[in-house]
Amino acid sequence: MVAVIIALTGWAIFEERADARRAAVLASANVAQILADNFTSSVRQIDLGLLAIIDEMARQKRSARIDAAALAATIDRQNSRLRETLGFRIFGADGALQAGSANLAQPYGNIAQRNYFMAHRDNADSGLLVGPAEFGLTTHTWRVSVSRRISNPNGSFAGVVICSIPTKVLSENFAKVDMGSKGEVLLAHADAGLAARFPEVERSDELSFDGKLDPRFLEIIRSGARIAQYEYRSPVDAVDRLATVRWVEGFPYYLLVGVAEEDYLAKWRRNTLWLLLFASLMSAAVVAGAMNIHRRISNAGIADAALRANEFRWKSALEGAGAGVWDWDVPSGEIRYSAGWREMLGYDEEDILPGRAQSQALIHPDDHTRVAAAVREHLAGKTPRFLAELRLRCKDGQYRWILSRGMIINHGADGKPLRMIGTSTDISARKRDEEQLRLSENVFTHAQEAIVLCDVDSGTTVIDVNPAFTRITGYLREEVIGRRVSELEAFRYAQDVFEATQRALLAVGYWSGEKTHYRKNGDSYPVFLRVSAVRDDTGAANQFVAFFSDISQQKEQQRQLEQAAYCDTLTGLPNRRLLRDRLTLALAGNKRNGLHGALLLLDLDNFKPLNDEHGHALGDLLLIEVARRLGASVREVDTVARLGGDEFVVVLTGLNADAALCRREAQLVAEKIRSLLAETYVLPLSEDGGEASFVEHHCTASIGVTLFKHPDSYPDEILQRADKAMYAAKESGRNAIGFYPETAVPATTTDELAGKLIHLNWSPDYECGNRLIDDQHRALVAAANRLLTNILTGHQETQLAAQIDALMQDLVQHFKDEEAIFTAAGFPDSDGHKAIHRQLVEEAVAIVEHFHSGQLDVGEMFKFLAQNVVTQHILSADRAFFPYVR
Ligand SMILES: Nc1nc2c(ncn2[C@@H]2O[C@H](COP(=O)(O)OP(=O)(O)OP(=O)(O)O)[C@@H](O)[C@H]2O)c(=O)[nH]1
Repeated sequence: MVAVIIALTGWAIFEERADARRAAVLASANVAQILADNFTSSVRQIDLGLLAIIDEMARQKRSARIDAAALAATIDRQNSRLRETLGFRIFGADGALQAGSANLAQPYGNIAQRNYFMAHRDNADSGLLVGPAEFGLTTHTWRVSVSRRISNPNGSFAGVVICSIPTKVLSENFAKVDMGSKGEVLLAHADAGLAARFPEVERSDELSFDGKLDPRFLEIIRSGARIAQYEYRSPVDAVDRLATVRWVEGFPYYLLVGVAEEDYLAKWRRNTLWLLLFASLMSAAVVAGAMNIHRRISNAGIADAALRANEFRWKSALEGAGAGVWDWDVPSGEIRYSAGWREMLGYDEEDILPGRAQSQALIHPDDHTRVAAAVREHLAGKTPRFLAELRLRCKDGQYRWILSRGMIINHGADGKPLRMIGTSTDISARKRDEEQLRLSENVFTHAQEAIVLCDVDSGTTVIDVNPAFTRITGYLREEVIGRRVSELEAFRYAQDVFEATQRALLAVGYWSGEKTHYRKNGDSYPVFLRVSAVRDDTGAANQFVAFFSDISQQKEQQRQLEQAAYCDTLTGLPNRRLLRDRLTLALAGNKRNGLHGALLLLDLDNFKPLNDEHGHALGDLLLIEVARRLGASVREVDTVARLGGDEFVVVLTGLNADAALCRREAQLVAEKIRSLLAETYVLPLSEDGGEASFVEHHCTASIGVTLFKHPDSYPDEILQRADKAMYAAKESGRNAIGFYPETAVPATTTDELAGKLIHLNWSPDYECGNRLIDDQHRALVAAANRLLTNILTGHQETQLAAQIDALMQDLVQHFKDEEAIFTAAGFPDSDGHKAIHRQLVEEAVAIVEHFHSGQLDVGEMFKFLAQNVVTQHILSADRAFFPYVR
């Protein structure tokens, strides 16, 4: 039994040692990670300073105005941010010091032979370099230099900008973590050996402590491993330690965190003595109780207590490095948190119960699955340690980003994990910075809007543009950088507009509005431009940032929307709404010029049967053709609108101050329209098997006409009057023109007899200025009126025959005289016009023949005289030679 007690005691002692070692392994790994993160963060901080100085120099170079005071201010501003460094220095292409922080000892040695200087000089893409520890002859300090290349605008080497951290500062930072009485931290450069150590070691000036690195550390560095753990005896102080070696990601540096065996086994050693004493007493006193004692021991009562006491040191060390510690009893699920952990999230001790469910409830719902998977993998032995970035809920309900690392430190006899401990570090600030950087980079790079960054002091020159700028304008980044905005072809702002905008920007800090910009291919396009002034710490606006987007599409959509709101979709003609606006405008015009206008309301006759027989699509084609014919028969200033269905409106403006003359003109146009619409429609049927077939359709219109003049008319009232007149025309048998009675001018007897047919009235507007031509035109119109009236009032045929013959002879004579005049006057289209004359003479001959053979059709005569001769020829085609014969 005694042997059993001894064996169990021995086993408990062995287990406790293993536990203590596991805890030390985890702690050293976590501390190494934290210190590596701290080093990286210090270097990144310095890099921000280097970039700011390079930016300022680039700005000065572009503006060709070197301002030493402004550069010194930038350097000092950066230096005051980073007090623990040796300050920023700028060296020229020859390696000589050019500028530096005010606190630097001067003069400074030439650095042309330093490795990092040559690396920057020989490689334009050298980026950020972190050098090995070097001894500064001027500062008499060992330090690590962080540097970047300075390039000229053409890319050539202009020097370097450097900031150094004394290795002493690095050692002091390591000291902030409680590593126990014999702990060690080493920072080594991959090629050049040890850079800093905690505790610090003496080293003489200019003499590095290369020989003081353990050979295995060097081996790990050379192997390129990211992380390794081993036990070693330090060549510096001959202390046995357990080491974690970790690569400082992104830099040529390695960190070693060594936990002294003396420290992590101290408690174990004391407890071992107690255990041995206790076991001896027990063996001697109560053999029978040995099993019971064993159970207590193996249940990790004493061993666990000892282990926990030992861990206290590591927890303190980790908390000193800014990490909270958690301790998870896997079988029971209980998790205990250190005071530092709770503080990090703002909890008091009593706020968090140790149950697993309560702990899990702190995890952000979106991170649950990911974290649970990482835990499961580690518990299953698939990962060497647990590592996760997750959001935990603070007491105030906000979430903080936490980096959690952990490791199983105790397994049961059956191999199941019993205990896992780990650390949590608050990485919210890092996440925020990353997010902000990512966002601003994303905004710049992926914005759909073009972004232009300009420098104000250098005459508003472009500092940078984003890819959207190139996409929208066609100009490459390098074609615009460094150029003045006022000179860029992409903008072409008028100088006064540009200056006014700039003044507003400086005064108010913001400007927005629509402008026209130009693409590289010369095309113009509308943009919505927003410009903001970017102010520096002193409040001075030294940069402008402009955002603009091509709004052609929006403009087009707006146009289409307006079109949809104001135009008929089938024919593209103004709809009732726009017609009302135009009528209001026409009335306003009447008021100014005192002239009458006329409104013609047309409704197609028997349109429905076409729809019924051939379908709506064909009906649509007819409506489109009607719209086209109407448009062709009026002046540009007149309005043709579609009210809906087969109803159209024509508004004639600025006709005549005299109502009677106005009525004649309206009548003339109405008749022209009536006969034009009555011409045959040839409409294509949908193609069938590649063969297009056509439908011939005859269709007429009934037209209601009303005159209007400000102020006695309103749009709706005018439309109603025309509607009534149109119905009267329909009632009278369709294909007719009806006038609203109030606007009808007292008609002469012949007019009344002539019914709905026109009576052509001569107007001085129709004169070309050539006396002979004008007299002949006037006489022809009068003869045509007389003839039409006589035909309609049933004059005798012999009388009519004489009249027709006389008119035709006059017409032929007139054509001859006119041709002689316009040919002599040099009218360029003499031949074309003579051809029209020939055509009219042929038609005249045919009509005379019809008359003599007793087949005269009144409509045919009317069409020939009123439309073909007077309206289309004398009043329209002849106008082409008017400028030549005046
Ligand atoms: N194809 C087509 N037909 C339309 C459209 N709008 C209305 N219609 C049709 O046009 C016809 C207009 O009716 P009405 O003016 O009474 O027909 P109508 O045969 O011309 O009769 P009257 O005016 O009395 O001579 C109806 O058959 C409507 O269905 C359209 O946009 N396209």
